[in-house]
Formats: sequence, structure tokens, C-alpha cells
Amino acid sequence: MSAEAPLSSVHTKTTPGSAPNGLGNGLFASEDIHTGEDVLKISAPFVAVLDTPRLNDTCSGCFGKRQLNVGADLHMRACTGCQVVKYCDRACQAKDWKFAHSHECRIFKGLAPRVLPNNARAILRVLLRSIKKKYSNQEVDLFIQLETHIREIRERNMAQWERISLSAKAVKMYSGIDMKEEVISAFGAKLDLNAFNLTNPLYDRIGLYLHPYAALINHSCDYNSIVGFDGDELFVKAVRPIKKNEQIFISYIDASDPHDIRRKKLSERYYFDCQCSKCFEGTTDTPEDSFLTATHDITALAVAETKAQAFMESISAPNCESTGAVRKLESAMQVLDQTSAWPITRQPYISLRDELIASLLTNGQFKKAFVQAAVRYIRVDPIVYPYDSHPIRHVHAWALVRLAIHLSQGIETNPGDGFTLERFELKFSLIIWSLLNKLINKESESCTVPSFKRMVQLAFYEVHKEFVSNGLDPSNMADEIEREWKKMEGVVSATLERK
Ligand SMILES: C[S@@+](CC[C@H](N)C(=O)[O-])C[C@H]1O[C@@H](n2cnc3c(N)ncnc32)[C@H](O)[C@@H]1O
Repeated sequence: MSAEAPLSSVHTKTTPGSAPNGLGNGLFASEDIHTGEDVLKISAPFVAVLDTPRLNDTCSGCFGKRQLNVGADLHMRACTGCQVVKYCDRACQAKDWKFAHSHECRIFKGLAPRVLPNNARAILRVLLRSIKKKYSNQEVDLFIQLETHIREIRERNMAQWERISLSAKAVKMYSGIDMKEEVISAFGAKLDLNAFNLTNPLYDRIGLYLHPYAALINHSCDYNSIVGFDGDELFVKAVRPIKKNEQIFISYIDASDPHDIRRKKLSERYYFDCQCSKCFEGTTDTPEDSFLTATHDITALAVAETKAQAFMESISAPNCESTGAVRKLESAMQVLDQTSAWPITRQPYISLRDELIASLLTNGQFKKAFVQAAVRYIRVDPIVYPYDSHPIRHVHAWALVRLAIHLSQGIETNPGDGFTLERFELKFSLIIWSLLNKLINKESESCTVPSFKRMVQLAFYEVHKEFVSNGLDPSNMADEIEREWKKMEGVVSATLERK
């Protein structure tokens, strides 16, 4: 495969090669890559589908990109044929029709009101596109060579194997495709092992995505690159400088999990014992594995963790509304606090706070959400995501901006909000301006995707214009801004002291 142009839709600073330590193949930097630069950009997926709940609120043509760019509530229309997929407009519909929907529409229509699960819809797309010769020989070759771990799936996870077999049976039956079920099942296993979470530009999962070139990237808990999506475009960006010939690594799992949990997830989900440098170093001094005190009661900590996890799991129950979720998440955090040893930067605390912010927003408790988002931005993220370029840090800063804008407009919040933010007398406009200014200044090194950057630029332009129209230039207000951030520190300390 040529280093410069592996496939027409692939733009990359990598070459495939054999990876050391029994990792099979991998991708290697073909030149020095700076922080924030594209390691790999793929303009068209091999296959990408939305998760079933997202079919109703996300466009199957642009995967929500236009909704974000236009910033308006686009009124999506369902495909008149199958009524399963929805689109922003004719352009999005035409794009998806050409990509695959023209071949699957009648199958979806025949199944209505049932909808195939996401993995079956993805397998169906791959099969239909293969039959219609929509893939190049190179793409097919790469796909065929992908790891399946099919033997391990059959031996170690009967439920997964049954799901794959059932999907294969359904796809064969509904499409009428003349192919052995075992071959279709192998496609399903390839998908399970190699697909990425398709996310929107704010890094919320919306579906699954596969491209066989991107699937060559191996995992490391000490990754140097991050995957993001802008619509159906994939971006792999460098979170830190990468030297020529260095191997490209992403994290397949949540790298903020402690050592043992990371290894368990990789083994159960991807069927390998991680051979990365961080796993070899073990648990000494890593923030994910540390507690606040050197001596602690291991059993009490394990009990607290189990209790907190149970609270967290209970919020995904179908009958759990947002008020109940807030209460449960706060109880879970309290259980961890009561150990006096659990850092706010150790899982499951990090996820509990993320979930709490989301539930507070749903519940209209904006002040409390702002305070929790401030704790996350100031105290949690710099430890959990040590690279400044990490997109999650930028997305969390954006969440804080949105909440500050909301509060600065004096929009009434839920009466049960409780937190007396007023006593800190925050000047929200300066906090908003300084957060956006920081995001803009770090833009070239940020691993966020283009739509996110555009959204930030637009917001900064509007906020700055507002200051100028009042005869002010915040670029010359460094002292005032510093004072506001001291107040924000006060908000964060007061919140954490109340624990
Ligand atoms: C998506 S594929 C990556 C490409 C793969 N190396 C290949 O040759 O096709 C994932 C598989 O690569 C291997 N792998 C990736 N990262 C690894 C790691 N850190 N330690 C051990 N094996 C790894 C495992 O077999 C895993 O199931």
C-alpha cells in the first residue's frame, strides 16, 4: 500500500506496518506530527449507522452536523419509503440514498414497525454495498484482513455470539442475500471488534462507525491520539507530539479507569491482554489508581465502590426520572466522600459528576449544574486529561460557557436549586469571554473537530461584539478577569467543602 494515498477517502500521515509485542499490524507516523494535527482524516466511512434511539432525533445523512452548524431546530422529515430514517433536507437524504439507503429502504419498509438493531443495520449496509461493488478492492482487502477474535467470542461470550448469529440470520432472511450465515456472522464479529463509537462534535455517542484503515490503530492506555467525528468524517488527531516512525495509539476504552478495570474491559470487550507501556508499569503513582491517603481500609473502599456503582446503574432504569437520578447520583458521590479517601478524580467519581451535570440540566437546575461544571473544569479535568489538547477538556469548557450564558440571561431556574451562587457576585460575561478566548487561543493545538471550532469562533465573535458595543475591550481587562477566576475558585472550594 502506498504511504501517500492508501485510499482516495483517506488522508494520513501514517503507514501501516507490523507492530511489536504481538500486536499484529498497526499504523506508524510517516513524519513528525504536531499536537492537534490530523494523524488521519477519512472523508467517507466504510459503514456508519445511528444507534436505534438516535434514528428519531439525528439526521441519517449528516449525522447531526447541520443541526449543530445551523444552530436551529431543523425540522427533520422521515424517509417516505421506510419511515425509519430521518433527514434535515433533500441534500442529506440524497447523500444517504446514494451511499446505501436506496438498497436498504425496501427491506426496512417490509420490516416496519420493527427496526433492525444497529449492528444488523451495519452488516446489512456492508453486504449491500459489497454486492453493488461500492467498495474498492483495497478497501475490501483491508476489511478481510481485520481481526475477528471469533474463536474467543464463541468460547468466552455465548451471549455475544448468539447476538451476532441472530443478526446474521435476520440480515440473510430479510435481504435475501445469497451468502452463508457463517460468513455474515464473521462480518458481525469484525464489526464488534473493530467499530468505533460514532460521536457528535460534542463527543456524545450517536452510533457506530467502521473504516478498515482506521481499524488498524492499536490501543494504548497511554495513547498519543484521539478519534473524533464531524458528521461522517473521521478525524484522528495527535494529543501530543508524535515522532516519525512512532506507533499511533488510541484508547479503545475509558482510559480514566483504574488499571485492573481497564485490563478487564479490554479482555472482555476486545479479547486481548493489553501490552501497553502503562499496563507494564502497573498501578504505582498513577492518578487513576491513587487514593487520598496512603493507608486505607481496602474492604470499606470496595464496599463504597460497589454501592456507588449500584446507584449509578439504577439511574438507567426506564422508570428513573431526572429528579430521582439527581438524588441517586448525589447519594453515590456521598458514599465515596464518606470513605475520606476517594479522590474526585478517581472513577467512578468522574462519571458520577458527568451524569449529575447531565441530570441537573434535564431537571432545569442550572445553578447547580454550573457549579458542578466549574468543579469539573477547574479541579477534575486537568488531572484526568493531563494534555491541554484533549477534546473533552474543550467540550467541558464549552458546557461551562453555555451554562454561564444561560445564567447571565437571568433565565429562571428550578426553585429547588438550593445553591446560593449569588453571594459570589460573579460577572458571568467576563467568565464567558475568558473561557472562549482561551479556547480560541488553543485552537490550533486542540483535538476538537472543525464544527466544534466553528461554533466556538462564532460564540466568541458575538460575545466580543457585545463588549465592544458597550465601549469595552476584555483583552485589556486582565485584572478584572483574574478576580472573576478567583471567585470561581471560591465557588469550587465552597462546593467541595460542603461534601
Ligand atoms: C482494531 S484491531 C487493531 C489492528 C490489529 N492489530 C490488526 O492487526 O488487525 C484490535 C486488535 O489488535 C490487538 N491489539 C490492539 N492493541 C493491543 C494492545 N495494547 N495489546 C495487545 N493487543 C492489542 C488485539 O488483538 C485487538 O483485538
